[in-house]
Amino acid sequence: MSSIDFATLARRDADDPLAAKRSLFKIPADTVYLDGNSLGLLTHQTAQRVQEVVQAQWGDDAIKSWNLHDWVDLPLSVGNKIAPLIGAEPGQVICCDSISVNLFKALSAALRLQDGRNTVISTADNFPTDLYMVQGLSELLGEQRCQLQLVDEADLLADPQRVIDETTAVVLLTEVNFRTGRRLPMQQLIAQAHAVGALVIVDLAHSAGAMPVALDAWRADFAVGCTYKYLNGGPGAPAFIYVAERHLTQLQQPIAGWFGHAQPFAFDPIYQPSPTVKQMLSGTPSVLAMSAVDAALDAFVDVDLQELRNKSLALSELFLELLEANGLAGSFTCISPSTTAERGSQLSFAHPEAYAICQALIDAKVIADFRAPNYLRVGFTPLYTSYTDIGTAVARLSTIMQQESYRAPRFQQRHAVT
Ligand SMILES: Cc1ncc(COP(=O)(O)O)c(C=O)c1O
Ligand SMILES: Nc1c(O)cccc1C(=O)C[C@H](N)C(=O)O
Repeated sequence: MSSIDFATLARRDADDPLAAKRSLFKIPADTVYLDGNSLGLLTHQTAQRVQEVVQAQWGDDAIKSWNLHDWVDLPLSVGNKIAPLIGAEPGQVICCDSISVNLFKALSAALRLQDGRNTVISTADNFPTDLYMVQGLSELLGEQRCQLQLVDEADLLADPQRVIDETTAVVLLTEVNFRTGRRLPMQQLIAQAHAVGALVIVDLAHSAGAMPVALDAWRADFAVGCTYKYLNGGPGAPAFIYVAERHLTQLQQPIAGWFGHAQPFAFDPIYQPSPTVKQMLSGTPSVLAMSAVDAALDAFVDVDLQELRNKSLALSELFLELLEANGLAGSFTCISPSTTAERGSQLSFAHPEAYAICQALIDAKVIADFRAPNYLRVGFTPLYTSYTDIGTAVARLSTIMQQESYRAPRFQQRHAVT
């Protein structure tokens, strides 16, 4: 038996200013969903909107929809809807492509602005695609123009001035580490990079929609992020890219496509980049997917991001308290920072049987995930995770650990996607 006071948790839910948001989402039956840091849940409005775009727009209005339903403006209108969630004034954010492709564009554009410098600094345990993009660009441009330098996150935090210096062209950092959930002090790191003339690209994959972000105030140069995690845009939903207004006039990105042309429908044989953030577009936007993102973002209307952050941290603190109270804290080594200010919206725990435990949790309808080599990750999405959810998750985990049900052979079997 677990020791969890569900009456107290129900009272916390009743007092939660964000509680009403939960009803906007389709929560899988009897399930505690702690994987919004990988794929956010569907909102009822998104499901309706996709139906409408398919049936009434594509179905009835067909090609007229590009004008009638403003399909052509979706990348910028969705970008402008994301902007306040990441602390950006309008006109600097556009929705398109994937984080990977947007990083390629941002890296190339940033390196062009940095005459004579070629070093791109990133952390060794950044999400791999971020590093692959630098490696790919280095292959294309040659090391004299682009050279990746990997540093340990701990070294960067201990002494940023030693790591970032006058030879650094670009610093590419993910605000919240996907494995550990550690949140970097972006404002301070950006200021330190700027002091030696380096530009900064921020990956907001685990930040946007999970906590306040202040790109303009931080004076970030470029940023990228996805919409399928905390923004609930759907599997493979298009990403976004931010370009600080001060860089727009000299901006040049290499995937120069017709949607980034100053006048796409002039069908000019010579590429003339749009002088706005639209230059970051390449080809035709994915209208169905982007409409889903557009609808999903409505869940954030009237949300105070500081309140969202407070709840995210309260949920993670509750998870830790309940692990402790149920005698589980000793078996799971928390690899996320103990200080809340240094955490994103997830907790990660090392355990030699993390994979099997994660599978047993999923079987018990607690959706968490596993990251190699031996980490169990739980993500908190304040718009739909309740305090009662956390109690239920720990109660189910406690049963799994007491009964050692995770030792069943079926929980050892590895799946392609973890
Ligand atoms: C920090 C980070 N960057 C990038 C990605 C992947 O980006 P995409 O698949 O949109 O290219 C992820 C996760 O999928 C991530 O966690
Ligand atoms: N982007 C993903 C995907 O397309 C399939 C499965 C998982 C993902 C992820 O979100 C991985 C992720 N960025 C992570 O934090 O581990």
